[in-house]
Amino acid sequence: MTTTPVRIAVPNKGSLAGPSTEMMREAGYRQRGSGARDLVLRDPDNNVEFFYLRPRDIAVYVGSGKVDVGITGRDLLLDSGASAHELLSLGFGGSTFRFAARPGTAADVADFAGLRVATSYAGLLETYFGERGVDASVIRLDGAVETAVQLGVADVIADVVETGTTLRQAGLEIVGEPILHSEAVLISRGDGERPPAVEQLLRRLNGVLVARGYVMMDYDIRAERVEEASALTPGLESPTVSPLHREGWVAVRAMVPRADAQRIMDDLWELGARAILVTDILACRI
Ligand SMILES: Nc1ncnc2c1ncn2[C@@H]1O[C@H](COP(=O)(O)OP(=O)(O)OP(=O)(O)O)[C@@H](O)[C@H]1O
Ligand SMILES: O=P(O)(O)OC[C@H]1O[C@H](OP(=O)(O)OP(=O)(O)O)[C@H](O)[C@@H]1O
Ligand SMILES: [Mg+2]
Repeated sequence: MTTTPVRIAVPNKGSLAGPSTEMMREAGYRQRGSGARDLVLRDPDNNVEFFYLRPRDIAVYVGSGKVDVGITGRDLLLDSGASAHELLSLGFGGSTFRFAARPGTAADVADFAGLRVATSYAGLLETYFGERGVDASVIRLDGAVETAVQLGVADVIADVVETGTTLRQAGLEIVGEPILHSEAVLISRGDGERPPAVEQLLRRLNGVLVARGYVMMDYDIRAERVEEASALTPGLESPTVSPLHREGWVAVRAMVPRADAQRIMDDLWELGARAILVTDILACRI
């Protein structure tokens, strides 16, 4: 039985576009080639259809129910006010959303009363000010908002900060705490039962996240130290322990977080483990 293809929206431009396509490809889906400008791409083998859209618009399409799921930034989702919610954090496109101003303008959001705040995330900012009762005016701009202060259109800006280079170059400094920590997220509309192709997408993307975040670790150790070693490498369920031909020794295999691999190898070595090997996980279903 053939069912209607599931519609997936992927950013067509900007910071999230490349990593999103790369992640979908790693999850085994067909994607447009680099430089290709297709706006729609069918992947009949997986019963899905990809729509390449502006990340800012993706929440609107998903919220309308015309597209089943999509990738966008958490900040863009909140800014849109669309009735869509996060299904999965995707581990790329990380940024903070922050206020900045010339030194001496304001020490904190509480000092913003009567000031003009420029942003291309007006929805997000109006909600933020509304919730805190801040009486500042929001100036809606499309981009390059850092320049608004220099040109006298605004006193403060609220914008995406990744490295902080753009702010510094514009002679601005951060004011107050981050408004939001953002990253790329998979979003959908309903809470109801999900179509099988969406469940499959979620399993595959989770698999990619685990393959990126974990490595496989193998080592040999004397049997009497295996409990201590297992405490260092508990794996997801529990480590695999196999007998070795050499009496009194066992081989252990477990997944460990990629970021901790070197420290764990040092600790295992101290315990007497030898032949410690680390290998990449190409793909997985957990
Ligand atoms: N350095 C960055 N600059 C802008 N957005 C970033 C950055 N790093 C991550 N992001 C995220 O990317 C999303 C914005 O993507 P969008 O395509 O709208 O803008 P962009 O990457 O600035 O591209 P452009 O301005 O060229 O259209 C947001 O979710 C934002 O948090
Ligand atoms: O902290 P940084 O590493 O400097 O990155 C953040 C800057 O990058 C983005 O600008 P972009 O180049 O997308 O231009 P835009 O403002 O016109 O969207 C964003 O709007 C900030 O200006
Ligand atoms: Mg931008």
